[in-house]
Amino acid sequence: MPFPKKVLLVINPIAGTEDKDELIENIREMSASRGFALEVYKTDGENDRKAIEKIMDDFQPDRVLVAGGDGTINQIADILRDYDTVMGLLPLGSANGLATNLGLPTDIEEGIEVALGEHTFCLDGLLLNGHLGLHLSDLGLNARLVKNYEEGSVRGKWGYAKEVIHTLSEHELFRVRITTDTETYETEATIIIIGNATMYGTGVVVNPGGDMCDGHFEIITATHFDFIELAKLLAGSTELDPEVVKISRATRAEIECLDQKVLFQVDGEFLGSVNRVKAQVLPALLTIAVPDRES
Ligand SMILES: Nc1ncnc2c1ncn2[C@@H]1O[C@H](COP(=O)(O)OP(=O)(O)OP(=O)(O)O)[C@@H](O)[C@H]1O
Repeated sequence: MPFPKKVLLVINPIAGTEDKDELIENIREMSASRGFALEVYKTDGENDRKAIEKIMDDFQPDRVLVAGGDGTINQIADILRDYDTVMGLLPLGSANGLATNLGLPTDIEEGIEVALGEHTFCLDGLLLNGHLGLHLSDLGLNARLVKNYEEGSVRGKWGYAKEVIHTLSEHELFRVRITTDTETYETEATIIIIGNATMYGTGVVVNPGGDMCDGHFEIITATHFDFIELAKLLAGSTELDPEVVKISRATRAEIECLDQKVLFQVDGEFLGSVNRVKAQVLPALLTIAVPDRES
């Protein structure tokens, strides 16, 4: 992939705690020294789709840098799926699941180099009840944690630890029927993960066979409930025990909740309670700038 000639920087001004003006200034300086044309768009959370589509059509950038959290990255990815361009990610804020899975640098200067670099990776998307998912979505336990953390008053590490305990105290098992392109089965579950990627933003691996560019996703069903193991899993200090999970591979699937509605989240965004999830892979949906795997 050649180095970019026209770059659009989309930046969420409220994401993370980093100095956004400094980030924009750094990229402006690089644009002057490396000779690429630059446009900057700051999201407003309301009219972004229309505004970005207009810039894409008029300016036709060959690279779009997205600076924000997972929420921003998913929203912009949903627009860029209709364009032939490369996405460079500049993760801001706390746990960035997609960036962790792609092995992107946490240092912002190194991150800019990678986002503007020549190495790229094709990324499958997942369509989940009409929402675009890029890395890990789930029903049950972790979705409850996402909900509790969003509703909780304490931010950061301590707020997260508090909500892990709260979540486990509320936790319950649920029954589902899972139909994929190759099998149908019914089971009781504590959490069902729909995985394109391998790990959560905390770094905990829940889908060891996940490959974000293989045209498939995995459904990981954990049936066993062990308080300590689940606390460690949610806190990101252990991996999912292969003894207590079933993993099936699919290109499309339907998960029906048989006795109650179940909480659902996509890439860290809580989407409420659902009776069913319809999932479908969207193969090679996006091209993302990544570090050189050889170095
Ligand atoms: N200028 C703005 N003012 C207020 N809200 C905005 C603005 N720009 C974008 N947003 C909103 O910010 C949200 C996305 O924020 P962000 O990128 O931090 O995602 P996130 O879900 O918080 O990510 P993470 O979970 O990784 O922290 C979206 O809901 C979007 O509508």
